Amino acid sequence: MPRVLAIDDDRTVHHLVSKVLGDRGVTVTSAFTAQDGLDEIERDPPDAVLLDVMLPDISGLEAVKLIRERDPRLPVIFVTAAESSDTAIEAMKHGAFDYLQKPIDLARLEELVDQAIESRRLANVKVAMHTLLKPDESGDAFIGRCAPMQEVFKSIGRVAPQDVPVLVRGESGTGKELVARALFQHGARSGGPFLAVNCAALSETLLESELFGHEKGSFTGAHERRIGKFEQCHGGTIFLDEVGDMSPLVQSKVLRLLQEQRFERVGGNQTIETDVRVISATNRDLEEMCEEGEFRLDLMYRLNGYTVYLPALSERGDDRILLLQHFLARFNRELGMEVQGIAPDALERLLAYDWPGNVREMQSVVKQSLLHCSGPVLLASALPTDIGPPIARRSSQGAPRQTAAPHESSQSPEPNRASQNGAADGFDHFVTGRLSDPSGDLYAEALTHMERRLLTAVLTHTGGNQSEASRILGITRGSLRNKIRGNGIQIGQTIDVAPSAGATEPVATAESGDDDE
Ligand SMILES: Nc1ncnc2c1ncn2[C@@H]1O[C@H](COP(=O)(O)OP(=O)(O)OP(=O)(O)O)[C@@H](O)[C@H]1O
Repeated sequence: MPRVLAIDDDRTVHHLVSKVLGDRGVTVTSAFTAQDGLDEIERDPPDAVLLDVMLPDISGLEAVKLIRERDPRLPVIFVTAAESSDTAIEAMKHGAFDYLQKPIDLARLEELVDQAIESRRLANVKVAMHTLLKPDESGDAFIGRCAPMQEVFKSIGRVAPQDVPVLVRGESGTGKELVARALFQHGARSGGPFLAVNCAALSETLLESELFGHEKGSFTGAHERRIGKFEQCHGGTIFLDEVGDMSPLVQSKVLRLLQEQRFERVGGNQTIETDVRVISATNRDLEEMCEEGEFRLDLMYRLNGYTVYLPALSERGDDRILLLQHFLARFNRELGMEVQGIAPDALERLLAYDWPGNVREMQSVVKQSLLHCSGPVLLASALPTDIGPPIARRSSQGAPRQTAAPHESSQSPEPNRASQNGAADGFDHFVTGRLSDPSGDLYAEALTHMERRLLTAVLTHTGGNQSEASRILGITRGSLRNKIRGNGIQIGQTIDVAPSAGATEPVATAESGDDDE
């Protein structure tokens, strides 16, 4: 259970904080002087500290320096009276996590404490890279025995001690945050702070202010000066998650920071120097974004001092079994259950599934399935419906064919050829139709039409397996995913174009090979 130490000489604050945080499952320990607080930190380090600025023995600013000497990564949230906010800002320059003003806004208290506890977890919980299952090891297990994961672990070992920016790439849920934390923990700055910012979670203005800080009055709502993460993180490591989602303005400011290690707060003239190592992550196709002018090429090069690629879960072979065993053991422990194994037909389904949400999805599927289990073995009936039998195919007449595992489908070229011929015929019909009623935009319409046809045909051929489809098409999985989304293609029992996306053509079920135009 997370634990917060509140250092304040006011008993009512302790009472309030214990009540509010206690309701959220956070234990609160009280100290009434800075010295008591420092002793408590030495005795039993908490996950975060709430620190009053006005203490009977020493000032809060002095106290934050002493706390940082003992534990530089312990998040300290200042609690100040409105008139002492300058001190709180000063404290943030010395590495405090954030500050709250009295009277305490309870929603903000909860929000900041949650963030501080998460920040502590990210920096402190060890990421243990395993090639074998070691159930008793503490920390967050990072499991990988297949060759591509071995490469990932080697890359981490190779690049962590170098002070270069690292870009971590991979689909959502593949473990990019684990890589970033492992890089930090094995890096030369592991004694310093580690702060994470999700660039997709904030609007442009808020992200700019979160990263670079702002001066009082620089925009509506900027009531006080704010110290940004780059300034706070001096000497440490910053993790920019979802870096592909930064707006052009924020991109150009981050670029300058990487080039010169200096910046100005929003609305400020003072140039501030900082020394941070930047680790970033994205699941987006940055090259394609650069081509489309959505991401700065020079920034991509700067972020990318070294790249770590995480393979999709469907490309990790028997690691999937290791991970299933790992999550089974973990959730048995956490849920107090004793499910000893996975039934063969359930395992077959789990291995045939494509895992578009990767390891995160597998984690949640195992947990959900365990909750549906009543015996000692996880049966197929306990699996969520998405992990259904492998995708059913239909013959060229549209009748369901024998169910096949996705990889088997590549060995049956005949229906596929029929489908391609169908697509060609459909294309002729499409062009003929449009020629009789020209829209003046036929070139673009025809390309869209062909792209949808191509994608539905290839996805049908691979039984919905996107890794295999991207290999056949010669494009990245990220690019394929964007195209699937952009074209409104739905992957279910059949591969369909959503009615709204297919406004220029009727709904297509390409695998049937039918000419449905
Ligand atoms: N190889 C692995 N071994 C054990 N657990 C893993 C592994 N990879 C990922 N996980 C777990 O899966 C979940 C998702 O991982 P993580 O948050 O690192 O993914 P991500 O790539 O950063 O996702 P997103 O792009 O959506 O932010 C986490 O709970 C993580 O601990």
